[in-house]
Amino acid sequence: MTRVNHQPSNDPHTSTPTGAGPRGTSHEHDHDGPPRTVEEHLRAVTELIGDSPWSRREPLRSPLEQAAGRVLAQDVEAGLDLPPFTNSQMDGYALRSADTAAPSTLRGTPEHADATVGNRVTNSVTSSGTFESNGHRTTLRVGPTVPAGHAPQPIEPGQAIPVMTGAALPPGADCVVPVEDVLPSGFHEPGSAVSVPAGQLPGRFVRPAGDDVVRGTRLLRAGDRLTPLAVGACAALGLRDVLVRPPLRVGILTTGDEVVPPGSARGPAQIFDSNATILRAALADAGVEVVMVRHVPDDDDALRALLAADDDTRRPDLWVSSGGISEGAFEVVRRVLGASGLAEFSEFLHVAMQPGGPQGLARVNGVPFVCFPGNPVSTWVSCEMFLRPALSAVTGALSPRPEIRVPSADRLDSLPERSRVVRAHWDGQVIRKIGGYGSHLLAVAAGVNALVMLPPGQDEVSPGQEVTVRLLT
Ligand SMILES: Nc1nc2c(c(=O)[nH]1)N[C@H]1C(S)=C(S)[C@@H](COP(=O)(O)OP(=O)(O)OC[C@H]3O[C@@H](n4cnc5c(N)ncnc54)[C@H](O)[C@@H]3O)O[C@H]1N2
Ligand code: MOO
Repeated sequence: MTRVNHQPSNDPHTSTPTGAGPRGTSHEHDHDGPPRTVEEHLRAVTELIGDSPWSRREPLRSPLEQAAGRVLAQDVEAGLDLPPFTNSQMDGYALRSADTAAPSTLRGTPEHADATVGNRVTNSVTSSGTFESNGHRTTLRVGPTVPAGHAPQPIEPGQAIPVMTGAALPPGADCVVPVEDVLPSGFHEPGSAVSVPAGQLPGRFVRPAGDDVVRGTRLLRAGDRLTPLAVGACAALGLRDVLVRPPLRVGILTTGDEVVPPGSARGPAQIFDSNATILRAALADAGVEVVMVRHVPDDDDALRALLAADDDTRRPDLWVSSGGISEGAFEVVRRVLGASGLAEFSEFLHVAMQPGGPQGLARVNGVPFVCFPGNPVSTWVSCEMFLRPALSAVTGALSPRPEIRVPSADRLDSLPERSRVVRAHWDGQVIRKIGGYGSHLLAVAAGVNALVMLPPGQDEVSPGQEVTVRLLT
């Protein structure tokens, strides 16, 4: 059916987000003309979202425990060395490597050295010196233990100081011998004799101050996404909070007289709303905040009222809608945004993609609208193909999905003039198509974790032929 109430607007501020394209000059663009490519539409969505109220909002100070996944709005400089002090990498004995050097440089004489423990040769403590070496092992006297977290005394010549992993190295000690290499094994009382393999090298099993990062180094930059290790590094530097970009606030809008909330009374010609849940879930890890989820029936006034009620403090930075954009008689989104003069900009068009062909973009009161088609799989595929990549480019709060090239287990039907995005499952070895191509086939596709991208015009894919797969997990 031909849609009603579609008139060009007289708004003088009309512009497109791209400022170009096959339909780049009029206020509302029609379906006529060649469809837009996937890449062209992604550019248009990215440009539209790039100019949202979010881009003008002030950074927030976020406690570290809530900052993972956010994007830094400041550089982070190391205010101290990490590690802050030289410490032991092993549970063992800290010592002076020079004390285990060649016998000629040591006090004591190698001929006393004849005790054998297991297949190791050890030495004994002499009456005159504190240690001696036979060239294989050196005997030292145990000093006071340094637990992690306790400041040590300087080491004395000939001493072996029990240290635990992470304990500060006693000043003067320059290496650590793991407890497994010490005889007799274990940690011993101060004054006991222990032997260690001779010829220890300075720095062995020692983590010097500043080994990880030196004070004054710029560790993170504004725009970096805070990974678990990034917030961990901030914690290691003693920071309690960081300045982050606020999350982009998203409003989700579903449409249609036939759509009712799950759990409510459903009329005989009605369906439960799946798209609100799909969109919310698809954006859960996208670094955005879903601030409202609304539904309007196929009633222009209901949508106008929703937008009018949309006050400054609560309004989203971006609306994402499903349904009401194609060729029917009651396309509420298209009518209100496309033709009523309410929007500063709008375009409703076809992208050469299946599913997700019909698409719309608009801006109302400075807030971008990304309008997806109503079929559940079309909405979801549109989110994967356009919204998530655009958010990734604009906010930096989510990473692009990885793509791999692998052989398809199944025959796949490509389309002559459109990209086809095929629901699939990747088990780490094999990519398999799931369900049919129809965009209403949601339930059978519940296990989908990958999308096969078939470019337009490619021949049918035979089993074993390589395809491009976007991984979603
Ligand atoms: N004459 C034409 N008809 C259609 C065309 C076309 O080019 N010419 N395109 C078809 C394609 S492709 C799609 S996709 C849909 C897109 O239509 P709309 O975006 O206008 O979406 P609706 O008509 O409102 O709904 C389509 C379909 O999806 C169901 N739906 C809608 N919202 C939800 C929801 N929240 N949860 C679950 N299901 C929902 C709705 O009941 C319809 O079955 O248009 C084709 N038609
Ligand atoms: O292209 Mo419509 O978006 O699924 O079937």
